[in-house]
Amino acid sequence: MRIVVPAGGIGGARFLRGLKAALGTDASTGPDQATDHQITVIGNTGDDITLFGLRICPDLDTVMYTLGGGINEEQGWGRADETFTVKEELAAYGMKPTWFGLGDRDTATHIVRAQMIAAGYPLSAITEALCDRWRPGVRLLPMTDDQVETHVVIEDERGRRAVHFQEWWIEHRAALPAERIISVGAEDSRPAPGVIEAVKEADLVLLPPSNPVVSVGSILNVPGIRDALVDKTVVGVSPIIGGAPVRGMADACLTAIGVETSAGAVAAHLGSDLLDGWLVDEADAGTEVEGIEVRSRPLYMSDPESTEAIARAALDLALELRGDGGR
Ligand SMILES: O=c1nc2n(C[C@H](O)[C@H](O)[C@H](O)CO)c3cc(O)ccc3cc-2c(=O)[nH]1
Repeated sequence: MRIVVPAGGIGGARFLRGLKAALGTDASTGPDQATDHQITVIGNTGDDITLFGLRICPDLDTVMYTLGGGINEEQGWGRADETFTVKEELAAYGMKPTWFGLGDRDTATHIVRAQMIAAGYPLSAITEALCDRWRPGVRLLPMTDDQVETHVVIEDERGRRAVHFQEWWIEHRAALPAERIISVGAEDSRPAPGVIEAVKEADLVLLPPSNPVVSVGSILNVPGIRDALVDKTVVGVSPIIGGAPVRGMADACLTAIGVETSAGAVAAHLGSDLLDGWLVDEADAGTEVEGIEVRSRPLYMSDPESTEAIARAALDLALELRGDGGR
């Protein structure tokens, strides 16, 4: 079965780990492992940032590290067994910013990426090369090879200005109200090679509980991707439980775009032309959204078993809505 998963960082990566388990085999696309399942991830690159001459791709790296076994499990981002000597030395030189948690092991990934960018490789080729090491067991495609960055318009004592999403997210903890969230460059961007084809060939599409604005939303902002997805059976998993985000600060993002922080409002925002099915937590049982089949079940991805069960439920709902309950 060919499954496409547009994904952000932490929530998306954990859901993908559960999906691989639910499929029962290591859904590897590697030639060495014949399998009848193939997962293609369309990774969000709107969080990407250039710092100290390095191009950092948080959501691609989080998926790659999580599925490849190198993630810092408690944090959900960055490498396990990390040290921060480079970060400390940069600060000693007075380099800014100091708020970004640049780890030494993680820096090697960014150096490889920066070197390949300098040699003219597109982000999709670079991501494939990095995945040769990590073997995530999915095909990881950036949403685009073009530069698209999420910037946030805020107003504080320094006046009204746009800051990079990472500054708003990490330095300000999204506490400063975002007047606008913009995918800078999205209108001129094109889907990365293989993205549209993967969607067209997919048997079904699953939307993990990623941030609906800055992760899933950014992917949908790349012209052509949303149009391709609406033709497929799409089932999403709500990132909001009982009126609050499961993790992160999706509520601050939803408020910025005038969407209520509720499982139903997020589904309605994503649209009934895009979503065929929507899983909500039991706390939100009874949620109804026009044109979308809503089902409730426990949605906390608290351990591998519960995460696998959530992925299994999303898969089963998609197969049901496709009209072939079979495998
Ligand atoms: O809250 C933080 N998130 C950090 N993140 C997470 C990141 O800001 C967010 O996870 C995504 O951009 C949003 O999903 C990092 C991710 C990376 O891949 C590399 C470094 C960081 C550093 C931080 C950090 O210092 N603080």
